[in-house]
Amino acid sequence: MQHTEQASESKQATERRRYPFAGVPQGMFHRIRSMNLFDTLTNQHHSHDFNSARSEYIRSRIIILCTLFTLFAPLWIPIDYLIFPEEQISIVVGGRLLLTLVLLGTLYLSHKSRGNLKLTLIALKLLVLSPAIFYLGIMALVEQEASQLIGYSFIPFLLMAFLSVFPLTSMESISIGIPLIAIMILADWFQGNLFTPVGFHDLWQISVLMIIAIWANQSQLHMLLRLYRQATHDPLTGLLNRGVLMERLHTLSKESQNAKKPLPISIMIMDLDRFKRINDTHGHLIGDQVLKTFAKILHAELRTTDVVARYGGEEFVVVLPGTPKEDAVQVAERIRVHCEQCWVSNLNNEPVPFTTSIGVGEVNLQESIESALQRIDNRLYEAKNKGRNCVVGT
Ligand SMILES: Nc1nc2c(ncn2[C@@H]2O[C@H](COP(=O)(O)OP(=O)(O)OP(=O)(O)O)[C@@H](O)[C@H]2O)c(=O)[nH]1
Repeated sequence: MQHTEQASESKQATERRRYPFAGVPQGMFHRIRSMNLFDTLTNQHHSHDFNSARSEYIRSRIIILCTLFTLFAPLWIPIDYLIFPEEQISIVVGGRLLLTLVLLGTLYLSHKSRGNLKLTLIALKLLVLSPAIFYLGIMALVEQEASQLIGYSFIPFLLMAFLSVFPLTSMESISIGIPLIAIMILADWFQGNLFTPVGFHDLWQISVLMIIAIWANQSQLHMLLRLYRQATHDPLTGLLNRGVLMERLHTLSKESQNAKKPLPISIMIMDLDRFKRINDTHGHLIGDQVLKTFAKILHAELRTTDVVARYGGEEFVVVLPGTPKEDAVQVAERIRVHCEQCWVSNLNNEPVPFTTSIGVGEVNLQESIESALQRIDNRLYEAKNKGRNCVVGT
């Protein structure tokens, strides 16, 4: 492999491609993305790890609220005896007992849904919508006005307010908030209040509460995303940090060991060549610029399913699940060539080229992740000894 220590020569430098935005989508889409709008709209772009962490956060709140609701649903029965006529009380009490059973089921479901966002969101819908349906049933059955029924007219507003304690995406908030408003409209219709000032007043109040709840959900989700990113990503390059990489590697290796037909897992360990010299010659700011550009090259050359991490200073590790070593060597060679063709500009606007050496290997199912990394790191060491700017896969 060609060694490029003289890469700063002007002829070679002009052949290199300036690389300011590699792999990063530009224009309006990128600007909207960087505002995190998509991240708080749906969970489509959230990682599996983040979904598990968020589901735990939501689950812990469901358990507290559901325990309170489960206790209060039957505890209200004595008050029902005071406000409902005798002929209706058995239906009301029956409804309350049914609601208590559904809430107990919700509590059970939320205990079972550890780390499972889908199940947790089902539990949340049950927690909010089952008391709302109970309220609707009561409004349909009884002749008294909601305002005369102590503790009842309050229910939809209370449920909407409780919604605000969860970190939800806009779509998740809407998928619970809209049915709650629909239930309220139906209840007003049963009460004959739909097109009256009372009905409009109810609709106005619950809509305002829903907007506040969505806002609170978004703020919590945004905060959670930020904290999660800080804990799992390298702030300079935006790549995963070493801790997350090791966790993912162990998970992937376990999955592969348990699979009937294990998929290959390849690993690339990369190190920027003579990086100290770049720092010493052009300063740490330019060194940082090289690290960021290298991260963008990795983004451009790798699949979204690959795990890309900054392992240490100028050392990076990529895990390619489902990729045999021969294919991984080709990917590594592509990355090496891509680096060779790029540069960043120093403060005098002169090109600063950089290259990388790469060790590649496949995880052997019998060995530990640590020894696989050690074996592949030895290949990187070999690449350095061969003169740098090359890939060693055997
Ligand atoms: N700018 C910058 N430099 C860093 C960062 N992290 C580590 N470094 C520097 O990276 C350099 C790594 O140098 P060495 O380990 O000697 O390796 P090298 O100069 O790349 O030489 P070879 O690996 O043998 O090609 C050190 O000077 C570190 O200070 C960082 O976040 N930013």
